[in-house]
Parts: sequence; structure tokens; C-alpha cells
Amino acid sequence: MHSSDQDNDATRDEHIVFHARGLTKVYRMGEVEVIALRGVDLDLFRGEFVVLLGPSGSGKSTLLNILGGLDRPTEGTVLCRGLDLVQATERELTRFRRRVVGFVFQFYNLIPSLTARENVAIVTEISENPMAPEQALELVGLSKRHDHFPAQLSGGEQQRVAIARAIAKRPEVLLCDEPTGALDSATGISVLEALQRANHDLGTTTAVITHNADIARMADRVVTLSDGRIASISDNPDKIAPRELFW
Ligand SMILES: Nc1ncnc2c1ncn2[C@@H]1O[C@H](COP(=O)(O)OP(=O)(O)OP(=O)(O)O)[C@@H](O)[C@H]1O
Repeated sequence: MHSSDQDNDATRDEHIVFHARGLTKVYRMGEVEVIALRGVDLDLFRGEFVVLLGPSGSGKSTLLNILGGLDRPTEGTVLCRGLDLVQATERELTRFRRRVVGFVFQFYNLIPSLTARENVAIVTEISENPMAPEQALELVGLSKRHDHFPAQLSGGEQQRVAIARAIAKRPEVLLCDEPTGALDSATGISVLEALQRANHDLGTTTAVITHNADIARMADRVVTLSDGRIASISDNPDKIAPRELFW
């Protein structure tokens, strides 16, 4: 190894947010075993935007849920900012999810009887150093929709409220599982712009699962899973803006 490679590795080490090694996940349902992950090694670095691709059932959601402290691996280790997510107590994991991670899912899970601002405020009220709900809504381009209820918002707008809710507590990490899966392409692009803006303006390390390979063109790195394993990890030096995507 050249010394410059070593220097690069040392610099990258300091920037590691997630360090996962040998992750295996076996779901057991009665007699039936499903092996969802078969020895995944992955590092995620501070501030990067990573897209996770792979066929249905390849283990993307399982991996994201383990990184987010929603599930534990059957074997392997995951470290995040000094916390061992495999050995952590339930209490430590709850604290980790609350402080460190923002989640965005395919379906927005907004509370129908609360306005956009109130949906975001639910999280900011229990966070340590949140931004104002209005600021989070502005970041996702919804400053004129504070007082709308979810039913008065389009799908893309609802998803952007969900993103505002996820980022308002200034999480170090944003984990998104098919955030544009239910949206047409123009609306999906507005959602991706909101994610990119949060990544850029707040420095939030962002991982996005998608079935849409075109979205990989806006990522810093692309991780592809296949049958519970990492099939490839590639850098994307020529990343493009979401509005330049089409599908
Ligand atoms: N809670 C569970 N119980 C049993 N099996 C599960 C569970 N969650 C996932 N699996 C199985 O584990 C495998 C990986 O699932 P996972 O949801 O991680 O894949 P994915 O790549 O995210 O798929 P998709 O793109 O369809 O969402 C699949 O075979 C799935 O059926």
C-alpha cells in the first residue's frame, strides 16, 4: 500500500459513521428459515449520500433497519459513533434512534388530524436541539403549507412533511426506505431534492433504498445488494442534481 493510500484510509476512518462487519440476519418462522443477510461488511461515511440498490428480497430493508437500531443482526457487529448496536440495551437503542437517526419510509405515516407544522412539532418537542418546525418545512420547500392537514397535501408534499419531521431534530443520519416508491417521477424528484438539500445543508449522512437505478446518479456512492450480500460498491464522481434525473 502506498503511504498516500494509508493517509486516505486514516482520514476516512475518522469520518466513519457506521462500521458494519459480517452482518447476518436469519428470520425464523416455525420450521422455515429465511436468510436475509449473508455476511455484509459496510462502512458509511459522514455527510455522504448513499443509494442502496438490489432486487426485491435482496436484504436492503433488513440492512437499513439494523443500521437504524430497529432490528438486530443474528451475527456480526455494527458500530455507530462509539455505540455497539448489537450489544446495546433496549434503552440505549431507543436513545440512539431518538437522537441520531431520522427515518423516512415509503408511506408517510403522518397523523391525519394534525397540520404539517404540528406533525413536525411532535418530534421537535421531544428533541434536544431541534430546529423550529417552520425551518424544517422551509428546508423541504413547504413554507407555504404549514397549516395544511395531510389530506390537503399531495403525496409528494406529504412525503416532504415526513422528511421535515425526520430532519427537524438534526439527526446525524437519515435512513430512507423507498421514499419515492409511491410517487410519480416529477413528485419523486421534488422529494429527492428535499433529501439532497438536507444532506447538503445539514451534512446529514443519508442512505436511500430504491428500486429505481436512475436515482443512483445523484449519489456519492452506490451499494448494490444481491441475495443478502453486497454485490458491488461504487463511487459516483459525476453525481447529478435530482432535477436532471428522469425515469
Ligand atoms: N420480519 C420478517 N420475517 C420473516 N422474513 C422476513 C422479514 N423481513 C424480511 N424477511 C425476508 O428477508 C428477505 C429480505 O427482505 P428485505 O425486506 O430486507 O429485502 P428488500 O431488498 O428490502 O426487498 P424489497 O425491495 O422487496 O423491499 C426476504 O426474503 C424477506 O421475505
